[in-house]
Amino acid sequence: MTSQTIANTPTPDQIRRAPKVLLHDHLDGGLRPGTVVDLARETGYSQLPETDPDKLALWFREAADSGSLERYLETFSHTVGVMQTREALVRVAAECAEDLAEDGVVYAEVRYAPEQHLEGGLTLEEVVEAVNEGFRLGERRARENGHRIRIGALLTAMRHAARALEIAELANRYRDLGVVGFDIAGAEAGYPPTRHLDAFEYLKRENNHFTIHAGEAFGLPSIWQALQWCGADRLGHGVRIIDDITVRDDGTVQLGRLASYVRDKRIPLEMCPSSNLQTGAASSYAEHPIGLLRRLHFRTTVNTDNRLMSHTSMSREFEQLVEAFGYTLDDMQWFTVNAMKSAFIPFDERLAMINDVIKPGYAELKSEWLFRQTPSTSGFSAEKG
Ligand SMILES: O=c1[nH]cnc2c1ncn2[C@H]1C[C@H](O)[C@@H](CO)O1
Ligand SMILES: [Zn+2]
Repeated sequence: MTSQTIANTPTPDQIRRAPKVLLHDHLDGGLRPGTVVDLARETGYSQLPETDPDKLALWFREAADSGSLERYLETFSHTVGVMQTREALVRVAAECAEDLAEDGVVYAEVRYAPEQHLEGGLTLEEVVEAVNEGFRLGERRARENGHRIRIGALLTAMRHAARALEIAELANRYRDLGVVGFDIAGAEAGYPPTRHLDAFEYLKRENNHFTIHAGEAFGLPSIWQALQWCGADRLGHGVRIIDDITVRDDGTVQLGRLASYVRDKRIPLEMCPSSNLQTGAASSYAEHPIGLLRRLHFRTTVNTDNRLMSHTSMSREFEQLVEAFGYTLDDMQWFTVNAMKSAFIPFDERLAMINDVIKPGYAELKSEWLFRQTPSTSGFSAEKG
């Protein structure tokens, strides 16, 4: 192995320091375990399965490791349960920004469903404003600790419910005020994206942006509807696009019409490997479709989905991929630039992030091997006599 290849395989420390961009992260899936315990005590939530933070962290991870999206989603009743006051939302959002910044994330779009945070009497607007306040606070605290991060919120509507148009209107109202787009989430089977067509058509008329969870627990029809009926800008997960790709014994690859469309139109895929392992959408990191999709130059991105339930971070997702596929800093940069190109903030800002933050960050890391320590020779001649 030459020093160049050694230098190109990122160490865990380099992975953490590398600038990263996160497009798919749920606010209610990323709480610190200790915060869940604190908030339950403060808000009188009595349903927690464990009150010791370490045990609770383990409980979330194991309960989410069920092989089914529906059972995975049941664990959110506890995080959503403690996020029903303004103070709780500010704290969770601030800590989210701080944790992501600490992990080397420079830009993130974090999503949550405002309709799930009304049980304590907050209005939809108050929920959005509390979360925005928390993100701004977390960005400031991160800066004080030497990290720069920018966060945009995505407002999610739950696909089993019937408030999508209302939430889309909310997203539009808070556009340019911290909310950068819209999403639908929740159980996929039985709740096709077209159920919420009115919301998507409204957003298109408003020239607004949205992503749709599709092709995670349900296959190609869900992806097809999300793109061709609803007009999604990006796909949340989208892993099942692999069902429209044939790899022949001789290694040649054939794309079906839908997979071709996704690749040709550069539709961003928000891939979340660890989450997919837990919900049964993939069986191992090494077999995760991200390997093939990256090779075929789909616009693939790497994401966390739910850091608490998957006990993960952006760095951990990349560590797993480096181990499974031998990815280098160049691969990491490729995924990161893909993600930044696919963000919902204005083009000039995305370009500046790529040119002024991401590329210089990777150039710095890639140059480190040039300054490695030459072994000391002091005492060398004396030893030789
Ligand atoms: O991976 C997911 N697929 C579908 N829905 C999800 C996923 N992760 C989280 N959610 C749901 C549960 C949350 O309460 C909601 C809003 O963040 O989104
Ligand atoms: Zn998700």
